[in-house]
Amino acid sequence: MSSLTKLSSNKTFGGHVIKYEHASTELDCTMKFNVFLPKEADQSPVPAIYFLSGLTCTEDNFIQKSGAMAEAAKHGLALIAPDTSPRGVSIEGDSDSWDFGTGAGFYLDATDPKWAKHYRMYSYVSKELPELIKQLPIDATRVSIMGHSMGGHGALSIFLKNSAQYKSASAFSPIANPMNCPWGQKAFSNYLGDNKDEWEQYDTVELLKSFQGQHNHVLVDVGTSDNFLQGELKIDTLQQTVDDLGRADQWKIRYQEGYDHSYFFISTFVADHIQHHASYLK
Ligand SMILES: N[C@@H](CCC(=O)N[C@@H](CS)C(=O)NCC(=O)O)C(=O)O
Repeated sequence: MSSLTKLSSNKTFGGHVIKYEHASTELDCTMKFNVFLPKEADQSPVPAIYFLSGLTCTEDNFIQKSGAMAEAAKHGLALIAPDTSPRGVSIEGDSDSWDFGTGAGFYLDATDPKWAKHYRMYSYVSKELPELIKQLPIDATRVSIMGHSMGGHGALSIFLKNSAQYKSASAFSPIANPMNCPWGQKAFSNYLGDNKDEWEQYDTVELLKSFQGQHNHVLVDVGTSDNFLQGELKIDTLQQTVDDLGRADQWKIRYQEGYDHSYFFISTFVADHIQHHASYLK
């Protein structure tokens, strides 16, 4: 396991936001992530929530713009905010658009040879980071996962694929059915090729249809004034699938009137999400 290099530490709400850098074996590059450790972590390991960010984000957006630390501190919870793609690697086409390549890893393990060496954000988040954070005062047996947009897709799909690993899941404005929207089709066709069976392995709606396990409640919030609601997020398809499967009592999908896709929306409802996770992590 690689070691963590502390790059910065800032006291906030009685705890600390710490930025770490490390060599990633999954992504074959140097990565950074932020952790909020509440003051309770000085005494004993604390439960944690992963937050997976959306397109164009780094490890900083959520930490700097969501205001989540106030609520996490109240509950004595750690927050773990990773980056959204490998960094510092140069692959032709990785910087041509904001919705693909750098800043847009889509939380999958690429199979196309061009991308497969570095684009392994699924294994990075679900396998490598859980090992790395064992070096921190975090109780690895009590973790949950949440995310926004592309990161909402990541949180829900990783949860459905590894439900025993996470106590709970939630999402803001998730890309719920990436197989059937332009962002997802662009990413999946490039990273995974044209085998739709592989696409289904990373599609929340498809994973939900075949999900056999026991799962706790999932909270999803989306704004009705989100520019991406109709074309990209496909929340209606998720709601329909939830209804068809008779899982409406487990999947709570809330349409928040007038809110958009931004961190102004996330910061308004982030306390609800932290409380949702706290109820399962305590
Ligand atoms: N192309 C636009 C839209 C991208 C966008 O809305 N990204 C969302 C996630 S899908 C985000 O969180 N942006 C960063 C931020 O608001 O801090 C941009 O570059 O800002």
